[in-house]
Amino acid sequence: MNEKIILGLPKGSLNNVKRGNTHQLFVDAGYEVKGYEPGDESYEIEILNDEDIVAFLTRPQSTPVELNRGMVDIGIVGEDWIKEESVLRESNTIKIGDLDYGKTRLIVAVPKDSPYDNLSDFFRANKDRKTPILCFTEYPNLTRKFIMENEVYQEIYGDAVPFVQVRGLTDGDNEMVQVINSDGATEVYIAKGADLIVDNTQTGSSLRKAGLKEIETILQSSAGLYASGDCTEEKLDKAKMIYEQLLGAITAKKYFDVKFNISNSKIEEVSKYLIENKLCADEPTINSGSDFSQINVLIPKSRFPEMIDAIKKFDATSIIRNDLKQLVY
Ligand SMILES: Nc1ncnc2c1ncn2[C@@H]1O[C@H](COP(=O)(O)OP(=O)(O)OP(=O)(O)O)[C@@H](O)[C@H]1O
Ligand SMILES: O=P(O)(O)OC[C@H]1O[C@H](OP(=O)(O)OP(=O)(O)O)[C@H](O)[C@@H]1O
Repeated sequence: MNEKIILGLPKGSLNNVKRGNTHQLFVDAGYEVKGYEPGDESYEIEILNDEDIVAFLTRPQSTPVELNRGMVDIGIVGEDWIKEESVLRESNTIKIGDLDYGKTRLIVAVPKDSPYDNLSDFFRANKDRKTPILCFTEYPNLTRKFIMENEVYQEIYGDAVPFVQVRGLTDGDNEMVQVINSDGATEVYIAKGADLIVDNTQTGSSLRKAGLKEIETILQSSAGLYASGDCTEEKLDKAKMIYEQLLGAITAKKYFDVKFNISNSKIEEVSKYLIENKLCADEPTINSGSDFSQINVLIPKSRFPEMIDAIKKFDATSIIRNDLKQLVY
């Protein structure tokens, strides 16, 4: 490449062994990565076997800003943060592709014994109160937009813009509905007197621990590879190659590579069975021998027990199951 591509790798939940292990994804995709082990990340990360990539640590909250400004060329970030950054300003980012992990939902939550089942019920029940409604969130732009789109909010407050506070900075004119920036541990604000929170949820465990229930889903999110709109064609081509490599590792995890031996007299029958039951991609690969042949198929992991059962009925022997490292279509 003429110029190196600058990659932003996420710190936090998207590089956590129990959540979204981006480090492991790069390793599985065949990259030799140094300085990006979860919990022990360096600011500059080395990708030893691809000299075209320069990698830096980024916070998902600010990755979209860095992409919009062309400070990094590409980055892995949750779609929730891309959307939060583009509520008020047009985004200068291009989605290269989804990576199918870091899956969360951005939700509105209230105490679990509240009588409200949705945000409309909440606004209706609180319309005559004299003190401001307080909502804490790490996503003030998406939250304010969602509130303003609510029909009951519009009936009560018209097009007044909820007051928003991000540390010292404030905006908006409707002081009766306030959206206040949180920097984490958002669930706890309800116990401290907030009426609503907007936070992301994965297993729901944090909400349960805080005694909260969801009343609305604002959006669903997963991690993806994004590029800056400032990237040259050469960098975009490189970004697509990196994405293919990562996606190959993600897709591979969903399949087993299975081999088994079968008598030549049963080959046709077995092949037909595998194709009809979609237990292979297009057709099985067959390595023919004089009396027996070896059949090789890739099957979704969830269908492996069913397959064993079926091929045993055809007297299959020497069944071998391997994990796949990379599957690129
Ligand atoms: N429990 C989770 N499992 C998978 N992905 C998550 C989880 N929590 C958050 N994410 C995703 O990780 C990205 C960053 O999340 P968030 O803004 O909550 O910060 P964080 O990485 O958890 O860091 P912090 O430690 O500052 O809270 C978001 O795109 C979010 O959707
Ligand atoms: O539904 P769950 O599986 O409980 O996951 C969701 C929680 O994970 C993240 O928080 P994190 O632990 O990163 O801390 P934070 O609240 O300070 O962001 C997120 O902000 C939620 O609070």
